[in-house]
Amino acid sequence: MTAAPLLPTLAETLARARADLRIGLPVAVDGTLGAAVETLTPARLAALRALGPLVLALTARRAETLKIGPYDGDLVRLAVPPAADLDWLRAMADPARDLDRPMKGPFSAVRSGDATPARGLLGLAKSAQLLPAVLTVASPSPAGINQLPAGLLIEQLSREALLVPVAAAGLPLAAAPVARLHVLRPDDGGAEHYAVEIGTPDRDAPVLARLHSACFTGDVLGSLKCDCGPQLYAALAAMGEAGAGVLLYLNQEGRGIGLANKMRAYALQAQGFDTVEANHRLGFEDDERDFRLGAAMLRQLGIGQVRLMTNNPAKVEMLQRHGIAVTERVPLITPRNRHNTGYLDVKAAKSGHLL
Ligand SMILES: Nc1nc2c(ncn2[C@@H]2O[C@H](COP(=O)(O)OP(=O)(O)OP(=O)(O)O)[C@@H](O)[C@H]2O)c(=O)[nH]1
Ligand SMILES: [Zn+2]
Repeated sequence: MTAAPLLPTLAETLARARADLRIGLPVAVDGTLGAAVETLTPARLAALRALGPLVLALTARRAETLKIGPYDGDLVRLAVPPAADLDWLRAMADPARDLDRPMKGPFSAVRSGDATPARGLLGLAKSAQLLPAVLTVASPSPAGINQLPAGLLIEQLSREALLVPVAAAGLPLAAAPVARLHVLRPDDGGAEHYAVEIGTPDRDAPVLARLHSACFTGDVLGSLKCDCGPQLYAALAAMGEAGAGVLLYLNQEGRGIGLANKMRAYALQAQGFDTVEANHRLGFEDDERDFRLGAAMLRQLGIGQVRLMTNNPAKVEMLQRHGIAVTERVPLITPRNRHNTGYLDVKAAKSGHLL
């Protein structure tokens, strides 16, 4: 009898490693130990420092804000000064205090050696919805630390998750008395996603569909800062009126950066940065969502052609690229107010939304 089938696969190790970073544990990637700055404790910082010279990995987006050249393309590796403490690391990672405590160089970039482990660790931090800033040290891995090969880690991070239907049940809605909620679970340990099927859509004709990214603030609290809540209810109402449709509720809060980071972005917006600039200052791209999920969910539901309710041409293009025919784009315009008008203008100007 071999224990191999009981041992974690690469995908399972990655899911564990994501949890490790979130609770403050380091993970080992090809001889580099890395811990997320956001969850680092003083004790772990001291333990990592004892292993060798510390290097801080940041994304090129964060480096841009700190006025550091992106020596490794999409990332930078910086030598951590011997006197730097947790407060210094946090200020490098988190833009909250950029304005009242600007981080000034000169920073000393590390240009030798392979940046691939740092790249894998930053990808892992993003996928754990942590600030993309990782403290690293080249060292053999102590026992008990999760180990991942860099190349395979990066490949695995961009792999499309397989969605498994878990449960479904009828769910009468105010907007549509005949509806059904399906829960789908990805095989990568990530968040579950939901499909709301309204009526019984005719699979032989284009189905009225909406890909909705989770927005706790807009969908649940009725925030006036974005258009998500009104879009959600308008889409359900349109499907209820038409008697059929499907709304995919994708758990990609804050365009994939998670609610904590979205609130960090909102705090930056209160300082005067727009929605795109705020994401960049945090070290993220404008949009970190993976829309392949939407195409996979539609396929699971037996839907191959849709009339897509969206103002975002990127969603149309992504679905088409992943095998779903979008026969029509149905605009989903909701009222403006004084809190969301700037946000909507920036979406139109910078993200190509047709508003
Ligand atoms: N990072 C970030 N995410 C935001 C912000 N405002 C709203 N969101 C998120 O953006 C997502 C909604 O995406 P939108 O860009 O509004 O719309 P879209 O889904 O791309 O396009 P439509 O189909 O036209 O609605 C949700 O996940 C929200 O949580 C913000 O200021 N910053
Ligand atoms: Zn929103």
